[in-house]
Amino acid sequence: MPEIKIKYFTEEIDKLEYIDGKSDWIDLRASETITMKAGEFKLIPLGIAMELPKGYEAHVVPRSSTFKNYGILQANSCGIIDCTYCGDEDMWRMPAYATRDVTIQKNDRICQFRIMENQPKITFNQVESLGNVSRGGFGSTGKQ
Ligand SMILES: O=c1ccn([C@H]2C[C@H](O)[C@@H](COP(=O)(O)OP(=O)(O)OP(=O)(O)O)O2)c(=O)[nH]1
Repeated sequence: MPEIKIKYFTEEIDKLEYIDGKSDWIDLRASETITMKAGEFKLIPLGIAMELPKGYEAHVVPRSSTFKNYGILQANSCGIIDCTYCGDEDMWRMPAYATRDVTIQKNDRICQFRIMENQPKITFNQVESLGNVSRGGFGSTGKQ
């Protein structure tokens, strides 16, 4: 795996760290202090941009403790960072919905990411019947 070029938009957040043997997901930090009211939506700046390796994307999700600590939900559930999102203005952000009034301090760890290989190229072949045994549709397991 090649090295990943990373740009920091501020010196006031800690550098990203790959912690071997613990979790290979890498924590991301708020790069500004953000105050939110209950019911408010904000894009929280994460203070970094990267050139991901060709053929890879990054998946960003909240940390397990994020809701407990801050009462925020990641509005898109999982953020997908494309490898074309690699210019000097392409800062990563976390879309966040606040369920209570909260202040997130600059440098707080609020989400985490890992890189994933892009899925293989897909073409779709329209058919009348898939020719397989049906499971009975969504939510039918265990029901008579
Ligand atoms: O949680 C996220 C999700 C996306 N992005 C950035 C990286 C991604 O490559 C870009 C575009 O995201 P996506 O393609 O998922 O969103 P879109 O709404 O389809 O955006 P666009 O029309 O800007 O391509 O926004 C983030 O910083 N955080």
